[in-house]
Amino acid sequence: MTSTSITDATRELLLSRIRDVPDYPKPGVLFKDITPLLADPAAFTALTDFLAELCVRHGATKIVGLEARGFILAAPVAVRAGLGFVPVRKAGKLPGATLGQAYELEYGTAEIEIHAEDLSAGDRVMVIDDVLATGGTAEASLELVRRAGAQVAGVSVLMELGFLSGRARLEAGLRDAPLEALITL
Ligand SMILES: O=P(O)(O)OC[C@H]1O[C@H](OP(=O)(O)OP(=O)(O)O)[C@H](O)[C@@H]1O
Ligand SMILES: Nc1ncnc2[nH]cnc12
Repeated sequence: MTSTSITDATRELLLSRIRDVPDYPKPGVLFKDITPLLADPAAFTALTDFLAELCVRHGATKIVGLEARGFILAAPVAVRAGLGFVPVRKAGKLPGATLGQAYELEYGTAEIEIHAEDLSAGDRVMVIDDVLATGGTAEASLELVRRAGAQVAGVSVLMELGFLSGRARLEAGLRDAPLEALITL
């Protein structure tokens, strides 16, 4: 389900600040680089404002950001929305008691972790990331959110790489929660 109502002008602005880098980090991968967008205060503000609005609209009580690029978006969104931020980190980076989940992505395999104590049964979590590619990272994060005892309010990403079918892969994990993608490529 998508219920995004970003304006065409904002979408064009965001799209114009995403740089294509061919063959990075491996041959055959077209890397979508968001650093030009982050360097443009108008684009970065428009993006974080819109994501914060989505979090409120979907009744989120916590924001989960996915390391590393997801942190850059999710932290200002959490502040803007007045909600707590919970990091999902690559394995071995969190000092407390963690839950872990292994997953595959477009160019390798990885494992992510969360501090279980940061979420509770009453929480509704919006997961935020920059890119939905194969959906492996987001799928693993939904597992972690549920294993930590919280509900999923949705997944919001700046861009979805439609040809990698992450949306289909996430369907089961989302159940009826929304997947919001501001840009679909
Ligand atoms: O849908 P998927 O196939 O799982 O891919 C999407 C994920 O891949 C990228 O992260 P990456 O693991 O490259 O880490 P980074 O943010 O630290 O660069 C991106 O930021 C997403 O988190
Ligand atoms: N093609 C891509 N560009 C940027 N980030 C990604 N994460 C997974 N695939 C990606």
